[in-house]
Amino acid sequence: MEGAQWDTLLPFFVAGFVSFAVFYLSNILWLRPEKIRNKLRSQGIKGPSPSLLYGNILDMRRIVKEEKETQKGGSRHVSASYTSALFPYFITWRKEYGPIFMYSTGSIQLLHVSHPDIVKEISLCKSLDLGRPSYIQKERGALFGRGIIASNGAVWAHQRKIIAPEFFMDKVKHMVDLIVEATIPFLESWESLLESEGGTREIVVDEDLRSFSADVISRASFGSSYAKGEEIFFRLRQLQKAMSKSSILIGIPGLRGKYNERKEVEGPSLFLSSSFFPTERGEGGSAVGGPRPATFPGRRPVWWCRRCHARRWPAGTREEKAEQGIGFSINPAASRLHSQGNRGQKRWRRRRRCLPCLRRGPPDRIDGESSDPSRGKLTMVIRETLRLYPPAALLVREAFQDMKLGGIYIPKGITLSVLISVLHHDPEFWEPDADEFNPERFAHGISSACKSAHAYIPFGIGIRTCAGQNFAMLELKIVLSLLLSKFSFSPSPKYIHSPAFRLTVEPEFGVPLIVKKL
Ligand code: HEM
Repeated sequence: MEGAQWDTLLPFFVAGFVSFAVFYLSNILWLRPEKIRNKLRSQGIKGPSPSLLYGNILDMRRIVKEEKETQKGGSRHVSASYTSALFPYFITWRKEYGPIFMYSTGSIQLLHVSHPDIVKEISLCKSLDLGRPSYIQKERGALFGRGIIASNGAVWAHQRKIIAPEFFMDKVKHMVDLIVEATIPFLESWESLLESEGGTREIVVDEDLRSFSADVISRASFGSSYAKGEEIFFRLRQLQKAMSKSSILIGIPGLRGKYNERKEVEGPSLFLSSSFFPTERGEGGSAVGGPRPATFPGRRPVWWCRRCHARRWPAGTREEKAEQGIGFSINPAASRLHSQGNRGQKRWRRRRRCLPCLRRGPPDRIDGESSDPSRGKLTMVIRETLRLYPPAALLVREAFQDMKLGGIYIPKGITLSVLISVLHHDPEFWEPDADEFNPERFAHGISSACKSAHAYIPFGIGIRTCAGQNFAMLELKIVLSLLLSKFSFSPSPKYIHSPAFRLTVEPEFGVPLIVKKL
């Protein structure tokens, strides 16, 4: 009898399960993304039509294939931008839909926003509701784990609070010896290699530079040389290679990891309490970052952040503001300290934080260009290299709540994507020679090289900006200066210019150089 009842109920169970599965999948793959798309369409934002399972992935593949065939037909030339080779679909869609358009990869709905105005809005947004997309943790969890790069919310804030101060300039300055110590064995290995070959030989430099970089990180983090942590770095590299092969990003929203939660950070002990952030107009009413405000034309920025180069514009005097009908407001904490005279003002300067990168401490004053940290020739060369070939190609942020950015209503669940190289080459913000290697453009700093501070972002933006940028710049300067003092370099005829996207952009076939001992 029991068996007969079971036989009767089974078809109902199966039908229930099947209809639940159909509803669940159609919700994930179509209904939810379509709801987001409709919200964007209603604001006049367009984009290529997606297919049910793959979104626009098939279009992307087709455009990449077409681009490769066009390149095969024409003569091979070294382009100063990797955008057309690696992301030709963005170029096609930008031409068709403008700088802001939507597209999708499977169930992930993205909004391409490679425009300095939106980039500025993202960099000013301090909310934890805008964070790293959940698909990064799901698909690259093996590489990033629960670390600072992939996590969000309170978990991220806690890690950033611990890690970021270790890379502030004051700390990084003391790491010079450590970097030099790592450079010496590297130089010696090349010297002995060259000696055995009569002073000149071809070296494929990639692996050696990678090992050097791993050695520096090893010494800085564990106090021991790379040899001891070799296995870890080897495995990380293997993981990076394996992950870069899976280019299709089909994320299943709703399966967000527990370390990706979006808890608001509470209490003064955590990093992101609102008091850390000046208002958009800044303390004392001055505007922070971004282009010169229209309100007081002709003024020079009064300071810029030593770390992220955000600029603060003069607020205008009380009289000027009164003339223009702007209410004069001052941050009460600043006002209290200012009323204590010079000592109070000094304390205030030490205390305040740069809004985009959270660096605490006095910013660089702009007196003429004398405090411009980009004056060094080596810095100019590094900046220009990072402009032409930014290693991190895309900046991505997911909106965990509905929000408004730069006049656009951003629905919850959408991923914003900024293609850095597009901004770095935009003729609207750079001189006409934007596609050429010209370090001199940075002779007077980033502010003079490009018309918008948010058109140069190799280290990212806002509260998620690269925590290790001071360290990276220092390491590059030290290793380059030591290498150039010992060797001369010229490109090998075997070099094939073929940038490849392997989570970061790197030369597909390595960089063979003819190295000569000086
Ligand atoms: C030239 C070298 C480097 C470049 C171009 C670079 C670039 C970037 C970019 C674009 C981001 C994402 C920022 C965003 O989403 O807005 C990032 C994040 C990050 N970088 Fe770097 N980076 C470099 C070297 C380093 C080094 C040497 C370290 C550490 C020693 C480091 C540590 C980090 C960390 C911890 C984050 C995550 C920050 C967060 O999510 O809060 N980076 N980097």
